[in-house]
Amino acid sequence: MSFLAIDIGNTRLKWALYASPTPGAALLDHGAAFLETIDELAEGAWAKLPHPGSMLGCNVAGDAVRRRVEEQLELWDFTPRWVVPGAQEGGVVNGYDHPGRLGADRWTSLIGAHWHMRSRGSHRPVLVVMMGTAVTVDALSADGQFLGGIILPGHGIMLRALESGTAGLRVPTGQVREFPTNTSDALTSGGTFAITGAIERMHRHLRTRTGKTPIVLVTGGAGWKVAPDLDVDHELVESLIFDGLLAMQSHRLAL
Ligand SMILES: Nc1ncnc2c1ncn2[C@@H]1O[C@H](COP(=O)(O)OP(=O)(O)OP(=O)(O)O)[C@@H](O)[C@H]1O
Ligand SMILES: CC(C)(CO)[C@@H](O)C(=O)NCCC(=O)O
Ligand SMILES: [K+]
Repeated sequence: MSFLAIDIGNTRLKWALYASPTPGAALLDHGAAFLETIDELAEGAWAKLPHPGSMLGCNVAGDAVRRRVEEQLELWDFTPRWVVPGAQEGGVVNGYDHPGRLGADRWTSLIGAHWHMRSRGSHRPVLVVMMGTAVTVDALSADGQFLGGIILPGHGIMLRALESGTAGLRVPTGQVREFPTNTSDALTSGGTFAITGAIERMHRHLRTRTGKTPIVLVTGGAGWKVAPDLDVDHELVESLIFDGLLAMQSHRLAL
């Protein structure tokens, strides 16, 4: 029975169809659409898909976007289901002051990260880095405690904020340099170091808290751009949110 996983971010919707709702299941098809174009999914990319057996999504773009996606999902006859962050799920305990206020994408990626660690038999803490419109850096202990994490603007938002807040910072994209000597390089390097510096700092916090060197898992559309400048060992796991959705769906079916 195939399984449709949907990740609605602030810029794009990403979807993936798996052969079954089991972590590690074969990927049958996948795609992405900017939120401006999601009203065409049923007549476009989804029109040719075989009928999914079930669906689970995570959404941080608000109720209006969720309803637009549900209209597209009327193409099929299952009931759409969406991740609601709670106190615990998939072996992860939610340390947020108000667990329901944690972003569904952060919760899902933490559950995905915990599944990766379990399936590898790893007993190290994990730093989960998501690079989308915003960047999040979340700390997960080896036994599945979400300890907390940070939210910062993505590279694009940082540069747009500088462009709109100043008179003299409207320049083309530059290169990342240790000591930038022109405006383009200074802005590009500044955004990159703000993100990598924040990750390196959270890495230090997590190592101090747990006494173990964390594994760093990086996901999100912009991950590959920032990863080369990151001074801590890390892995790119593009499917982390989908892995979390698969893990959640398989746990739910087992209950
Ligand atoms: N040179 C760069 N270095 C790092 N990040 C960049 C760079 N240029 C753009 N970005 C970031 O990449 C993001 C775009 O990535 P993408 O649209 O794939 O994200 P996404 O994962 O779909 O986002 P969301 O899940 O929030 O919708 C931009 O929001 C911006 O923050
Ligand atoms: C931080 C973002 C925008 C990252 O996509 C999302 O997870 C979100 O809207 N979170 C809600 C607030 C929170 O996580 O504390
Ligand atoms: K996202």
